[in-house]
Amino acid sequence: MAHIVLDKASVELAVYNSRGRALKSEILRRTVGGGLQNDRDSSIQVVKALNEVSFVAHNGDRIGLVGGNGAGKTTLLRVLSRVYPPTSGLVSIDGRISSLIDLSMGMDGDATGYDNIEMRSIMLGLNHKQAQAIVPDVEEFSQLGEFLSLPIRTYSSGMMLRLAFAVSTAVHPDILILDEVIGVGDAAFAERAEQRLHGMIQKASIMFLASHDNASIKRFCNRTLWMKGGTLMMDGAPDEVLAAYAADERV
Ligand SMILES: Nc1ncnc2c1ncn2[C@@H]1O[C@H](COP(=O)(O)OP(=O)(O)OP(=O)(O)O)[C@@H](O)[C@H]1O
Repeated sequence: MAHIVLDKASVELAVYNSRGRALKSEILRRTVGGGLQNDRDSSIQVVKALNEVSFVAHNGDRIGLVGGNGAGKTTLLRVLSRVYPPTSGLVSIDGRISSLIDLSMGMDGDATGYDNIEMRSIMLGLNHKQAQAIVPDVEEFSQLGEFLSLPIRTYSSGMMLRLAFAVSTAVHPDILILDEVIGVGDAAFAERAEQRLHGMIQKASIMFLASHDNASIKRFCNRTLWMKGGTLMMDGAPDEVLAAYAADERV
């Protein structure tokens, strides 16, 4: 059973404005010593990437996230993945989460494929025994053979993705978090990856999918959230929400 509650959850991220980072400002600062330190500090700006977002998600919800670039979709997925804590408001999540955003987080280039299976599994919330138990599945699915005994810095980017994807999809989460329906590797592997992902989507109690592709939203989701400027604009059936979002885009 999975359950998620967000109550006025906000995330503020610090950024430097271009004036503060300009070469001219940097040279000035060095020339006048620390005199411009305050000016430099005041160049720190805060982006409200998520602005008092509230919703409840229950078992069976397949939630699409739509919105333009910078709308806050990835930030919301990171909050749901417990990567970002909210800076204000409440986030309560019951259930095991598997997030396919930031796929290779927790992987180390100098460690072997086998060691990385263990490290990534532990990041995904498995214990040592559970991590060992998924090894045969990852071996079979990734088809990396002898390469699993080598440091992963020797892998091509496609091989890295195969490994990261195989591990991340070997666990069966209550809550599945996806950023676009990812295509992984060559055509044959991409087809197997898609099948595996569909199986995972069906088994998960709650699924979130951020996508710019309306067809994916309509195919996989039974509920859609439209984000704009960090604010949740609408929460409802995919067709209605996509229509409202499209109408807003035309204005
Ligand atoms: N690490 C960061 N540091 C500072 N600001 C950030 C960071 N990540 C995102 N932002 C800002 O937060 C806001 C929301 O970004 P977010 O990545 O969540 O949008 P998005 O809806 O996923 O966009 P896209 O569809 O382009 O991926 C944007 O204004 C962005 O510039």
